[in-house]
Amino acid sequence: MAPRVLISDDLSETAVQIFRDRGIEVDFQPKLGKDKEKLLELIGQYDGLAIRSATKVTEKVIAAATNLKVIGRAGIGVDNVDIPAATAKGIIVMNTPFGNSITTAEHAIAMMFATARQLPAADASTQAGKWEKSRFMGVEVTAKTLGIIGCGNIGSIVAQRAIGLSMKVIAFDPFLSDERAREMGVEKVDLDTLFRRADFITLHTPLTDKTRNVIDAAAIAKMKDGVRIVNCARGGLIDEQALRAALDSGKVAGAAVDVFTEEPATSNVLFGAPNIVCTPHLGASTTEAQENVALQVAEQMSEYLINGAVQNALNMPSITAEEAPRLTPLVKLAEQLGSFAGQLTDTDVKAVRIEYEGAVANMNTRALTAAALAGFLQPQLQTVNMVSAPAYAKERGIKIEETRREQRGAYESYMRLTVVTEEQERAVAGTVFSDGKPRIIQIKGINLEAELGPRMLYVTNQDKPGFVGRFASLLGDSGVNIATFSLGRDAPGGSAIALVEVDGDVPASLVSNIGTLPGVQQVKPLVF
Ligand SMILES: NC(=O)C1=CN([C@@H]2O[C@H](COP(=O)(O)OP(=O)(O)OC[C@H]3O[C@@H](n4cnc5c(N)ncnc54)[C@H](O)[C@@H]3O)[C@@H](O)[C@H]2O)C=CC1
Ligand SMILES: O=C(O)CCC(=O)C(=O)O
Repeated sequence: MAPRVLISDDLSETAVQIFRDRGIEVDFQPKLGKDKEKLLELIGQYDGLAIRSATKVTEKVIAAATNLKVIGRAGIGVDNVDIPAATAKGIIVMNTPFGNSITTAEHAIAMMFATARQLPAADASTQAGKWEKSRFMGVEVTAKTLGIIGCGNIGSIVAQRAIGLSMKVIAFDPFLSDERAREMGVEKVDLDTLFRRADFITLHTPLTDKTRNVIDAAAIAKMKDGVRIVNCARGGLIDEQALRAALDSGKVAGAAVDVFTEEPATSNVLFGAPNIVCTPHLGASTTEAQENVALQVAEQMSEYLINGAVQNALNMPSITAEEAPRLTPLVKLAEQLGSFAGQLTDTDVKAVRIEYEGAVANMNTRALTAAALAGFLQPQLQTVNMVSAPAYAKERGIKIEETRREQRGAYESYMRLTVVTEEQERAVAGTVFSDGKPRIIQIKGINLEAELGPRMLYVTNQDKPGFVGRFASLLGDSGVNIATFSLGRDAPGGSAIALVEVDGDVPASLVSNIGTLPGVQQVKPLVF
């Protein structure tokens, strides 16, 4: 069945076309995101959800999203998505980190000019027939200092534009390297210096615990008298009450605000303040940006739903479209190794060690480790997948060790997963043959070669003549057909392993009867 996608915000029609061209069924309901009840009612039908900022993907929505595999944000900020809840449910959350950056930077520059020259108020007054020429005395931006808080994608475009306007640009960003600052022609400063020196301040950080209220009354007190402030990033970066007071007192000469603590902002303490310019979260609203983000989100979501390629996900390592086909059999192998080990592990797990050898060591091992962990945890947590598994493992205190060795041994690629418990270490290893099918090639150090089918029987026994005959007879007498039979042992008369694919279910009584055969140590039915 074709995957189904819901677009619940006002995205460009380009997205609809891309989904359809890729054979994905798409429902375009641009106002649905604002109708919380209806969204809850419908979301269970969809594999994908494409949104902008109006749809709030809360824990409740995620709980109701029984089929959802991917949430695509046509834009940058994902603060309207409960990412931990999505991750726990194995849903990928992706965004389009660059599609609207130029547009948003241009809006910040436009807002800077709007406040420098009081354009909206001058426009309203002129159209009201007042011709108040002396009321609207402005300031030049040339030779003024612009302080940028957050110099990432958008902040750096703002910096470039501002330098083009002959401004001096200073920036505070804890992750901005000296080299990058030099390249951009920006002076890196600490936050207090920025407050002290800037004539204009513009914000371009995400909203986090560290950036919330980064501009509050105390920060404003450190600023130059007559400073102008622009916020085209997120509401919550500025303490709106404090800004209102500073605009009223004249300490801040003007502010231009695109984003608010509560949106839609139909009333706000800043409304009506002197020299305030407000826009309704228009930063990304240009035809070009909306085309870019719609196209990108639809392509990314389609790639994931159809081919398993992961790009720009916030809760999962990327898998490019080129590597997806090469990685798929290795992902399957990793899941099988994990699942094999998971089904044989009952006690508390301290660590899972995954070794990659040969060609696989140069591949996307983060994705493979995530797949192995998903397979490992699935016997206990049915709904876990590659997205949620690393978080679940961490939550359970399971240490993950990953080692890579490029040098190949007998196989082109070799993967070994070892589970470390209080009592023992149990390792299982595998490879992918040239037919693209995964094979188990080693269990607890014993070599064998087995392709895993949907139902398997795993038996460990002491290597003794007669075992295979008795074992096969027991299965035959119970009407259980053997599909494949793989045997391995460490030494003649030593420890032996049988890994057998069977065509039907293995009744519990048969499992106990096998357990009574001479020399048998362990019998375990496994499902894959
Ligand atoms: N108004 C609108 O319509 C739009 C708003 N945005 C918002 O703009 C913001 C920036 O977006 P991008 O530049 O694409 O993000 P980005 O991730 O490229 O850049 C953010 C920068 O903030 C820095 N940062 C993080 N914590 C910081 C702190 N405590 N102090 C100073 N800097 C800090 C990071 O190091 C990074 O360089 C986001 O919040 C995004 O949601 C983005 C697009 C449209
Ligand atoms: O989609 C929009 O209009 C808002 C864009 C935005 O805020 C973002 O991309 O972070």
